[in-house]
Amino acid sequence: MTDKWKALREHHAQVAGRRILTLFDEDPGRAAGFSVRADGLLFDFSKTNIDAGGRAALIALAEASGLAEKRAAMFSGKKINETEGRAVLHVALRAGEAHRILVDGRDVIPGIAETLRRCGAFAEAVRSGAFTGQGERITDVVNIGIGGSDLGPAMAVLALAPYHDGPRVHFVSNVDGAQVHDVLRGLNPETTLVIVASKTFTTIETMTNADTVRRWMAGRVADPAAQFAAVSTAADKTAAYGIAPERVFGFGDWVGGRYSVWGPIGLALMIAIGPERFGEFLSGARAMDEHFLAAPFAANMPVALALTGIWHNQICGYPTRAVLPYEQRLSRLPAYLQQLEMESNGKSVALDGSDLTVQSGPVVWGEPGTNGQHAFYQLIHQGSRVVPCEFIVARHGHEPDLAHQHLLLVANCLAQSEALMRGRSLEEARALMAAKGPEGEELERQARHRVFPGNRPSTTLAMEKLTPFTLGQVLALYEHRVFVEGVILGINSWDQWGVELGKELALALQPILEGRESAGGKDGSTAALVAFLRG
Ligand SMILES: O=P(O)(O)OC[C@H]1O[C@H](O)[C@H](O)[C@@H](O)[C@@H]1O
Repeated sequence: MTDKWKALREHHAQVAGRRILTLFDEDPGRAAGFSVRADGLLFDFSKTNIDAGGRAALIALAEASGLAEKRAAMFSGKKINETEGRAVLHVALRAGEAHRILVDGRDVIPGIAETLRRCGAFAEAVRSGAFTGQGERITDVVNIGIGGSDLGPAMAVLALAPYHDGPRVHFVSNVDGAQVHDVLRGLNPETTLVIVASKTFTTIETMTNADTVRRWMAGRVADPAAQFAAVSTAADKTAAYGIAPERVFGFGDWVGGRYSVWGPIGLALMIAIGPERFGEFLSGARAMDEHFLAAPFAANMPVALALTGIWHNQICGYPTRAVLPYEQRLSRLPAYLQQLEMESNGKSVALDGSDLTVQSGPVVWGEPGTNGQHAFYQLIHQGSRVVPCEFIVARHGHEPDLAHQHLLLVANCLAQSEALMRGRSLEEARALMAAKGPEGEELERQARHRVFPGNRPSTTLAMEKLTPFTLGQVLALYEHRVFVEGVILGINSWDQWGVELGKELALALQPILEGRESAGGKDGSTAALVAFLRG
């Protein structure tokens, strides 16, 4: 453990248990001092136990980790994904044509621009009815993909529903046939466009679902392949699958699946909202990239979000964090962030192969408010574990005639972070109960159940309105947060070897479940479950 980590731990030991509220008494300017603004976004981390000394120690840790150099290395196309020998260039997908980024001596920007133009033209053709497959105008699009080839576009299509003016868009990800069955029910094969989205074009769930949908289509249309498009890095495999090259949209292996919504994996979103709105989505991300590159660490939003995360997880030892969007249309954001954060930073081996000496990245979970308030907030307020909460809220909704509901939503969001910090003391609970009647021991007993310990940290990310631009900003903010935390932990955020073992074992279990091979050699539990579940 380096001196910087030790310094932070020592600082934490001195301030642990201090009431966050007292920090506001000591520093009336705290709300402004412990928040960061960027292009209309406000990130407030003042309701945490981070003080000026803590922030300085966190920034010193970030500086010592080589963050500035590593950030430059990522943006310039260096192969920072060391276990796979790849560059990490999702930022290139939104950089714009004025840039030049070399990978293996070749500028990747012209290829990206060309693919974006092709995607835009195809999306427009589908939206306008110029693309008809084999006869009629497309009414429905089915995106088949999983993980990064599903969560990004599925989350964003939902988030940007007010801008949705293209055909209906559906998503099939799970190998559970129930999902594809339910999605296809009610769709007309003659007016359905299928996008097979898979970076590798080998993912078993996606290829199985693609086969199922192709069979469904073949029952009704003469040439199903004419209504299939593909998004992949593997042009040979899409061709072998029979998808015509003019409907194949490629990207480089330097875009990780969970970072790929900005390129052709976003095709379903582009068809839903149109290329122009998709361009605004990219502009929002680009604005956050520029902020991340230019702002000093103390005023840098992704750095502030990351350092708050490091403080809560690795220093305070809180093992999870909740993402709580007060925005129903962001209901898939927690799932998206689960992949982004946990697949990137859920690793306990450092880049040099040694064991990490601190905790790996946290468990990320969440649900939109106010729904969560009526479900799991009980534990957040009164459970014995502290859960740092990340609230997300917009000043305006998209429904002017329902502005009173939006106001109630905002009030609830602010009330929760206030309640978490403030809590309710035993004395306050006693006074509350005394007014209701009970006395003596009964009053005491009842009061104890109504105590809120408070002093529970939260952050709030506030925006004007959830638009394509602000969604782009928010997603890029979280991407860079993951990057900064990964650099500080000294891990490779870009691979995902931890998903491989289960895939291999699933393949081996198929013949056993079919009864073609014996379960001998399996552990007793697995063998018994096979016996119960087989055919
Ligand atoms: O896009 P694909 O190659 O089909 O991959 C889909 C997903 O599956 C993998 O198992 C990875 O864990 C994910 O990072 C990836 O997004």
